[in-house]
Amino acid sequence: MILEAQCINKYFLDPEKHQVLKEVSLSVPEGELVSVYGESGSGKSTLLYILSTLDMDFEGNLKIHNQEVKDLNASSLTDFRNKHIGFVYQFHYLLPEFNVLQNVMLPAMKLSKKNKDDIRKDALNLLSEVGMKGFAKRPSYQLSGGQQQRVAIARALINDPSLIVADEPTGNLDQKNSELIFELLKEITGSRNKAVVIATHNPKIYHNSNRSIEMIDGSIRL
Ligand SMILES: Nc1ncnc2c1ncn2[C@@H]1O[C@H](COP(=O)(O)OP(=O)(O)OP(=O)(O)O)[C@@H](O)[C@H]1O
Repeated sequence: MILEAQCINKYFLDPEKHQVLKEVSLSVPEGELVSVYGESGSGKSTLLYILSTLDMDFEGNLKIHNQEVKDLNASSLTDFRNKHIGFVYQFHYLLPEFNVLQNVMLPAMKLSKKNKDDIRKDALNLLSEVGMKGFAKRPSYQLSGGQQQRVAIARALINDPSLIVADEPTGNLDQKNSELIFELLKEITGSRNKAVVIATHNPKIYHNSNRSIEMIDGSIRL
């Protein structure tokens, strides 16, 4: 199992203490794409933030790649996250001052002991896999939304993480591009054997995932 979340509870204190996740448990093996859907405010983003170890202030257990993340100190957690978790967001957050290839290379430059030539080779292979190799030298801001999201997916894969977490990855795209991006994520889940969790409002996505989970008021609908 790549992801094992058990009995996650999350409270926010503002404006007063309120519980936004209630006993949420979710396991995702390699090669499975799970989508999480549900009404606005039901807790999807809060859950994904926790699953991607960006919010460690929760009750319950979270194991990723067989590591209990609460056992890691702050600096090992950062290394662990860079190595094992890839992120795709609604807004791609590519850096406009860098070209496409540099954007994909960046997370590997931060982390790895690999040399720059190998990282460049990996990045070009990924760009080719997402259909963007011809754009490697272009500044990222010159790309369309769908193209930028393809590059963001290549960037999420550069450190070969076992888990990909995607919060509304198609939220900013038209129907056609949404489908293309989803198909790409699905293809990668299978061909690269990743565990993928997507939060989405798009029925086409949650009906075509390997599994879909509905959140209602902070709980998973059973
Ligand atoms: N920083 C915060 N402080 C207090 N309450 C918060 C905070 N972040 C989120 N919440 C509350 O937690 C609940 C869940 O929010 P969350 O963003 O996870 O929902 P969501 O299902 O992702 O919604 P959407 O589909 O609109 O993105 C909401 O009631 C929200 O108001």
